[in-house]
Amino acid sequence: MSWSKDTWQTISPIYNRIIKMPFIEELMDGSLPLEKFQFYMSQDSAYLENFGRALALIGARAYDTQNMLTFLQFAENAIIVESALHESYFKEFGVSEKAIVQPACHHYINFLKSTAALDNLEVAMAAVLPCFWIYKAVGDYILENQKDGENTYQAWIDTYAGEEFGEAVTKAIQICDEHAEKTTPQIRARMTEAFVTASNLEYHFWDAGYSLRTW
Ligand SMILES: Cc1ncc(CO)c(N)n1
Repeated sequence: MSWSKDTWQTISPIYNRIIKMPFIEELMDGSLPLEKFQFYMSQDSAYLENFGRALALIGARAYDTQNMLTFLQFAENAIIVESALHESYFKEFGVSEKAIVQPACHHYINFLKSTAALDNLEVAMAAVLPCFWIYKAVGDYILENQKDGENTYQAWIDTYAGEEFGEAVTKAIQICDEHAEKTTPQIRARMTEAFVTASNLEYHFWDAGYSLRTW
């Protein structure tokens, strides 16, 4: 079995917990209180900026120019999505500028940046993969299971269930599998560990949004 399939199985309990979270269920039926979405958005803006920095760092460390280009494009896209948040959602949902980075977001972005800077390249690539894969899976899940009718949060859902994001996710998975195949069992195990950690941090990011957890 490929590293990615195997690893997705490992985190499937985490994924199954994520799709049952009140944050996701209420996002799906549009009943999520605005205050929780605003908190999430303000944190996600900081997240995306730093996710972009981690991706650019991985791009700089890539073994060849093809993967370098791919990760630099991922980084560019994270910045584009971050500015889209500012241009549309921030105004539409009344999110104020530059929020303080709260614990769950702080933990996640520092995990990503330190892994991207200091860990093996393969491990760094695995650490950022749940950011792609879990969002795609959650976006698809919501799109398939939501009821007909207006949903305040539809634009958010469409971003992650969309085809363009789907292509990036497929590419990110493929690159991780190629690197997992060529590396040592020890590094491969650390790739899995980083993937599990990032998946747990995704859970906590939404959980913090729902409970408005601050310092
Ligand atoms: C916390 C988090 N993880 C992943 C994504 C998708 O890139 C996002 N926007 N926010």
